[in-house]
Amino acid sequence: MILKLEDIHGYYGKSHILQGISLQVAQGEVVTLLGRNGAGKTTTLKSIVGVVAPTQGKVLFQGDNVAGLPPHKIAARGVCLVPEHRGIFKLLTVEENLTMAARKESAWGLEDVYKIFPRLKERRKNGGGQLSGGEQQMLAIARALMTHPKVLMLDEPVEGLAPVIVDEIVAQIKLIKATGMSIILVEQNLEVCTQLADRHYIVEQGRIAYSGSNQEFLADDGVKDRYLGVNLAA
Ligand SMILES: Nc1ncnc2c1ncn2[C@@H]1O[C@H](COP(=O)(O)OP(=O)(O)OP(=O)(O)O)[C@@H](O)[C@H]1O
Repeated sequence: MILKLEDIHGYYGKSHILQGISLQVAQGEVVTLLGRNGAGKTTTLKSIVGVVAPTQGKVLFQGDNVAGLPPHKIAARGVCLVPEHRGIFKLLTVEENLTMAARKESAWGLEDVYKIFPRLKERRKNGGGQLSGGEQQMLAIARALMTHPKVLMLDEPVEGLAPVIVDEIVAQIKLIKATGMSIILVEQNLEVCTQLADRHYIVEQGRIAYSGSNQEFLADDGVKDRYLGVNLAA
């Protein structure tokens, strides 16, 4: 297992948000965190990168407990979160955004990311602020790759995007997966999740309420009703 969470607890002030999250990600695996709004999915990702320091439990990355380390130390080990609001530099060009993020030891160079994101190559001289929402999302993922992650975490990467752009980003995430990247995906779009993932976890009130393989999940309509409040038959 490249990443393993054991009984993680986390608070915002006095609110006990994460109430014992345990999950694991194997090398090269894509797992999702599903669940209703406010269930604790984003907070789980933040607890992995150290932005919300766990008060209890372990975050084992390649066997080392990184819980309690400052975020920059965890990032330097190769755990990378692409946050929901993208955080790209609007006044820098696409290429400047990418080269800024590059690390010397990275296996990912500009041409490697341009191969996955040809639109970014076309727009490399444009400012980050001139990109469409979908292109900004692509740039955020591409920038994360330039940091040489070993685990990539994507928080709602297709939220608010048009279906054709969603398809494009799904295809790009598949290409990234094909390189052997381990990925945790938080996403409300179930179709996207089931196209990409090997396994799913459902988070409910700060706990893991369900886990199963993609096949198990697809075959179990009850689970979607119970935990997600969706009716796939509709
Ligand atoms: N910065 C914060 N300060 C205080 N409470 C917060 C903060 N961020 C989130 N929360 C609360 O923590 C709980 C879990 O939020 P979290 O963002 O992890 O949920 P989520 O499952 O990712 O759902 P969403 O899809 O709505 O982001 C919610 O009740 C939320 O209101």
